[in-house]
Amino acid sequence: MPDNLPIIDPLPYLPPSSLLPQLTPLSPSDLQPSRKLPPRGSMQHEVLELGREFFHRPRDEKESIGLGKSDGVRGYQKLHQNITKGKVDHHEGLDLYAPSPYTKSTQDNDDPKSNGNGERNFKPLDGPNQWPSQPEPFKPKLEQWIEKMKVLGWAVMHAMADGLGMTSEEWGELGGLVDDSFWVMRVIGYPPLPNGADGISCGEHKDYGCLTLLHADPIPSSLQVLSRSNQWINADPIEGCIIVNIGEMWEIWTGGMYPSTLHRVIHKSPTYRVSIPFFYEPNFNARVKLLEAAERKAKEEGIEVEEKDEVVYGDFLLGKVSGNFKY
Ligand SMILES: O=C(O)CCC(=O)C(=O)O
Ligand SMILES: [Fe+2]
Repeated sequence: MPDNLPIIDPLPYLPPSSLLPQLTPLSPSDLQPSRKLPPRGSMQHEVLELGREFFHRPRDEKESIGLGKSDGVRGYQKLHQNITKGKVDHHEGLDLYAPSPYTKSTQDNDDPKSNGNGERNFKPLDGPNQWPSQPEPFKPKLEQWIEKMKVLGWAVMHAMADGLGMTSEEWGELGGLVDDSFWVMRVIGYPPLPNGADGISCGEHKDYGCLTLLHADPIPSSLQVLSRSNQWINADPIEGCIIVNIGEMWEIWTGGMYPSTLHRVIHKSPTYRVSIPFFYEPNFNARVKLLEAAERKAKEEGIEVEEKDEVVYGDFLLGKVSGNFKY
């Protein structure tokens, strides 16, 4: 397996007119890692700029939508509040989730109920999203981005199902586990690591769900992924492309044939970096276990698979998010 990252064209799997009018089409002649910014006025450019503007807002304003004001996972995290494997990360961020899996009505309630003493008032994942009020276009533009990423997530799932040789019935079943995706979108801001620091901006980890669709500033040598031959290689943004990480649910579905990619961020260049990972995840109640199609494919290709324990995605996620932040 070569140590470079494959580039896949999802167009055959996209419903006509869903994505192309607003996203810059792939230009195969220009698929080189680049420092070029997405074209001004494009949606890719706007969402990154809105993220940057938000992170440059006054600290009090950002902290007024801190995680503690909702369910402990939705909202703003200040620098060093995020923890990966027990170590503090060097970034700030804003996390937004699909509507509450318990009571969809609490979602986007502009007046989250307070118990008056500043304590969290919602069980995990049950609170409202906390959208910044400034910059004003932030919410409508990022909501459009979420819709685009949901379409792209579905298309990549479909392409992967075809890649596994699934029958249409099997794809119907798999599709039924992701058709009400309990998605997460993070807008992350990375100040450069302090000079001479031996630090990490975001510690090595696997993403939890199906697929991460990452859009980031075109800054090379920041995001790194561990290749099959155990080398950290750069996953530099390519203009017109979205970086896709495989999450832990695919590792379970394929018995390890499609491993979830370990990745990390070391951001040393002097500019402030914005990234927007969109986590296209299974439905909250989806039961995830080894797929027969993956077993067949592995057998055909002489690959050994290891059946992992079945998980219910929502329970798996709750176990993960509880250790992510320092309050
Ligand atoms: O900022 C990036 O490039 C990656 C962020 C990431 O891996 C994550 O939020 O899970
Ligand atoms: Fe990640």
